Amino acid sequence: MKAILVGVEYDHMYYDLDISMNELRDLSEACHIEVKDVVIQKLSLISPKYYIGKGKVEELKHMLDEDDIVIFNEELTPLQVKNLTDALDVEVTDRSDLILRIFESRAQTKEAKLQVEIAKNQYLLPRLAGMKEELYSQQGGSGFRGSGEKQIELDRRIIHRELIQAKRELAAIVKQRQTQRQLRIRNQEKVVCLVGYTNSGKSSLLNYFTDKKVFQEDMLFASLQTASRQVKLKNHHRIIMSDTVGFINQLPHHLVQAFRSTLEEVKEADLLVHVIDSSSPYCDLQIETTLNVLEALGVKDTPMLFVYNKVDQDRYAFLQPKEPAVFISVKEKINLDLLEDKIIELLFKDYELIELYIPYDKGEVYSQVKQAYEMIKEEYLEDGIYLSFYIDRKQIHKYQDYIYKSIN
Ligand SMILES: Nc1nc2c(ncn2[C@@H]2O[C@H](COP(=O)(O)OP(=O)(O)OP(=O)(O)O)[C@@H](O)[C@H]2O)c(=O)[nH]1
Ligand SMILES: [Mg+2]
Repeated sequence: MKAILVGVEYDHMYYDLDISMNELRDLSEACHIEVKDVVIQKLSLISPKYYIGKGKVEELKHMLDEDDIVIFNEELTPLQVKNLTDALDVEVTDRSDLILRIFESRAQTKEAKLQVEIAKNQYLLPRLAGMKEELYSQQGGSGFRGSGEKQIELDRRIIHRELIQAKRELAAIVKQRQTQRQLRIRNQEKVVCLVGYTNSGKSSLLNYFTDKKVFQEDMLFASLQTASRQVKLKNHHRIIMSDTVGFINQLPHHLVQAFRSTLEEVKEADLLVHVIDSSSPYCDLQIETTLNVLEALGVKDTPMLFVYNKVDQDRYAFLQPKEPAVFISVKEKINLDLLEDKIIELLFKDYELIELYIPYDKGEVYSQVKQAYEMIKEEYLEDGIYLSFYIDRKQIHKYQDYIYKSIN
């Protein structure tokens, strides 16, 4: 199977076509589809009927072999899929579908699998009517072969039922995560989320901070599940650091919706560490895309640190960095210490060192403190325990009665 990629340059488009077509090629390759040609058309408006102009459809038809596939750079409407499939008589698909396929092949946890299934079925449902039978079964249809409208209606109902079921299962998992999160909030743990474009180095950075490694790889969408790790920083500061799914331009709407729950974490973070591939020629656009997806998720006002990664590639000199920024290389371990300082500065600026003296009969206070904070010093004295640790100034009043008064 070989692919012809099709893109349209139209008035007022919101992305750069060249960049986007290159990315479509990467996405195809990630799906193990070889690209044999790229077709670009300039139009003032997208055609509602065929996406491209009628003449271009004819031209395309002549370029096709029997088992080729045509991949459009934007999500086609169900009507366009149907018309194009009828006219071209080969498999017709789009960017969203490729992204969904990649997500599907990468999903490992139950949660990620459910999320992808939901997104895929929502994408598939309105497009059923336009699909050719064999294509539909390839895409993991209901398994019932047959043709005609009756069959499609039947399949539609099955998919619909599956969707409801998957959403229910997902909701249960999400609820469980929420409970865990609330526990953390009660424990006062600060949460840092690594966000950014796919392949920017988020997982690599998390792996630098922890021994419990996550998957990192030079490919699009290596990580689909949020991985959270407890990380100890300098000065006994303890945080939770979470790696998240990478973003890409024109991320399918259904996918963003389905991954909302995974990304809830991002909404509740105390700090977003925005990891950027400074070696990419499209660096600025990737930053914009990430910021736009975050906005679509309802994330605003969360402090953000811009981390320009891969400076070992020496492309960063041309950048106009956003502030506050740190330039690092995870691979060559450049400026990682500085990054850690910056994270501490942003997260713990309201923290100060306190010393407590908790009498032995106040065991509950002692265990509360021990659970919530990382101790710098702990000493067993005659009538009680001496503790020193960093704490948010706003929380000090809770322990006012136990402030350690030195004898001198
Ligand atoms: N040259 C260079 N490569 C790096 C650096 N940091 C990470 N990489 C490489 O970039 C690729 C992507 O790294 P990941 O950590 O998997 O990226 P990610 O942001 O988690 O990607 P997704 O999970 O797809 O969103 C890997 O091949 C890394 O080895 C760096 O500082 N310099
Ligand atoms: Mg990753």
